[in-house]
Amino acid sequence: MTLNLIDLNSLAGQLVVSAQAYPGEPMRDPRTMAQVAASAVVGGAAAIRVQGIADIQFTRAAVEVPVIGLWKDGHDGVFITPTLQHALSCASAGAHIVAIDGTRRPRPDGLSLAETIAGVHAESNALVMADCGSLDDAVAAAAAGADLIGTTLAGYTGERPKTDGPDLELIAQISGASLGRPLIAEGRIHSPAQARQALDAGAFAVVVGTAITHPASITGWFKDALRA
Ligand SMILES: CC(=O)N[C@H](C=O)[C@@H](O)[C@H](O)[C@H](O)COP(=O)(O)O
Repeated sequence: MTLNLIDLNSLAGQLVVSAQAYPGEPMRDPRTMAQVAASAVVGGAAAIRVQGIADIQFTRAAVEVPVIGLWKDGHDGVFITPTLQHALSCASAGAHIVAIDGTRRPRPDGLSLAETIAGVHAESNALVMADCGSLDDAVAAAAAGADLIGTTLAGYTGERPKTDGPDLELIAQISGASLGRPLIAEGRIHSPAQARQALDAGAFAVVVGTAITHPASITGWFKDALRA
């Protein structure tokens, strides 16, 4: 068991930066992601979110702030840290917080969300962030023992529309439900103004990924804007 204890209060009102490169992309290298993560910390990120065991290990070595780790396996259905074994691997790699699929969908290992979270708590010191796609997910995840609730999967599970920017309505709904867990706004926060709106809608902290750490997407946004 590793000592991975963090103070969640350090994240209150703060920016978390997600550094992820996708399979086949030029930046898909744990050293690169750790350097991107360290650069984000220089800019003020209070925590980092990274994908993959090696990325978690390299990022832990590169930054002093808390690391949210996940393991994406596939890209359909339940793919964000889908099983307890994936979650425990993230914790062993050094994740202070393990982000897992926090939806109500069946999980590939047949465990319930509550059993998965209990397994992480029993076998590691990591906290669990439940990546949710709806208010019903968030309510269920809180009841299942999640330490943090994320809106990560809003717009990706069919329960919510895929809004252009953050799903502020969902953030307000979950915040209003007073679930007693820090609410992390994540997903399509593409500008500082939207990050502010997410906090104002009731989020405890805000995760920004693509708009800070994915040059291919950002370049595409600019290129599109130049089209006649
Ligand atoms: C749905 C899904 O697979 N989300 C992933 C979760 O880790 C990442 O691909 C996102 O980049 C991350 O959630 C941050 O969101 P955005 O990049 O929109 O700021």
